[in-house]
Amino acid sequence: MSTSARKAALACVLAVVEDDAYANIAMSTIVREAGLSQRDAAFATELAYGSLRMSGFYDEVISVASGREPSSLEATVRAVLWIGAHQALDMSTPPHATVSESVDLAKHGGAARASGLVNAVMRRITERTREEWVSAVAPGNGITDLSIRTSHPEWIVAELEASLAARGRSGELEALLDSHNDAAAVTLASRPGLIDRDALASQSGGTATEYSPYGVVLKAGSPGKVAAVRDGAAGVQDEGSQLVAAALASAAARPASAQERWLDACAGPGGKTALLGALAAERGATLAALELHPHRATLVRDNVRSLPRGVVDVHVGDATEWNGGPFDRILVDAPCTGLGALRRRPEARWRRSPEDLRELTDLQTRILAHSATRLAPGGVIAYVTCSPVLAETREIVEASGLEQLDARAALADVTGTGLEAWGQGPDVQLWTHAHGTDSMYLALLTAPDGR
Ligand SMILES: C[S@@+](CC[C@H](N)C(=O)[O-])C[C@H]1O[C@@H](n2cnc3c(N)ncnc32)[C@H](O)[C@@H]1O
Repeated sequence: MSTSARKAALACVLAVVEDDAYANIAMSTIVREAGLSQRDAAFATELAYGSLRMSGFYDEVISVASGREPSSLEATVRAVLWIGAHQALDMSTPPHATVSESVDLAKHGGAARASGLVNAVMRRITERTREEWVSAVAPGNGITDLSIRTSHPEWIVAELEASLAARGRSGELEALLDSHNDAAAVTLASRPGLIDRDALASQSGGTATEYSPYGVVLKAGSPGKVAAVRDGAAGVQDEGSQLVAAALASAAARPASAQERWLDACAGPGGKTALLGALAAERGATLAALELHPHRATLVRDNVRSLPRGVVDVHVGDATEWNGGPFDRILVDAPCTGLGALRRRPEARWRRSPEDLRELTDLQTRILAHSATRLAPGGVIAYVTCSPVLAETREIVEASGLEQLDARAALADVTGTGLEAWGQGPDVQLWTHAHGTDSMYLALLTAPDGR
């Protein structure tokens, strides 16, 4: 592969670690400015994302191979070594090529003075296979070794372990952690009434998702090249996100009004709003979409631009105090740590902290409590996060005083599966390693006295 692809990967990694950039945004700018071919862009993306994801493991390897603390290395040198380690240990690049390409990258990437060091360290790294390095630096089954070999911060491993245990899935921790290190396929959602799933599959060359009746997994190519995505008849959306939105539409509510009113309380950027809006249109309902940040409300408007007029109404406002309604169905897709979508954001695991969790749980509690005041008698709230962490899922729901409906029944209805496919209930935790979706959480809630 070309030097310019490796330089693009290095620029992306450095943008993330030095400037706090998001990898996907940095990479798309770098690819455009460097004019990379599709093939080189894919290679650069794999190198950069893989290096960022696995940097915890690669740091341990570099530490042994260099005899130095990786954090003491210049950022460019450390990034060149991550990229080299990724080529050698994950992409099966032959040792000789990996060493010379790493030295070349150091020379052309602004770390020429360290090319001797890069050469020596990469020679040592390429003397062992990935399995041999795992045996050397993290062979055990404790949290520390798991965290090193799957490249996750220890606090995240502990949170995921607790959540799996609460769902009777204690033996699945390593499979879950490994699933965050595989790149996610791009999934599209067809919006009912605008395009049906089969038409989207044939137009995009994709295949039907396993569970969602709206989803299509793209096999190759960019979603921007699919006409239905450009037209707003379909959007890029994880299958788990499709399922939780569809479950709310399908939940057994007892609405007072013939024409139901729905609310999406945390709507930006509007992926779920678009699917819910399409389902609302089919059922003669309307959907209010609320978003705190004006720029994200703009994204919601863009996402729903192709839905029939008058169905979705976008508002800028704060879900802890906004007084619209009452509503028969409310989606609270709460701001969360996003630890259920780690496979999509290579840098996210290193950016989050336990302090974020404390702040978010307070906000989640307040949004859910206020949303409950906007609920019509007999109405249903779907409380959703793209995180399986207990503190921001089950514990928020249990503390809310709201009554849980069986979310498994709604998912079974949407997907045509049995209840047992969705765990012990009444809430549902989707898992990346088990369902192939982001690890989304869903609880369906109603006022305790059926108010
Ligand atoms: C998890 S995201 C929602 C994703 C969205 N449902 C989708 O599928 O595209 C949470 C959203 O809530 C918004 N938000 C945060 N605090 C809010 C608040 N107090 N009121 C309303 N929206 C809020 C964030 O800006 C963010 O856009």
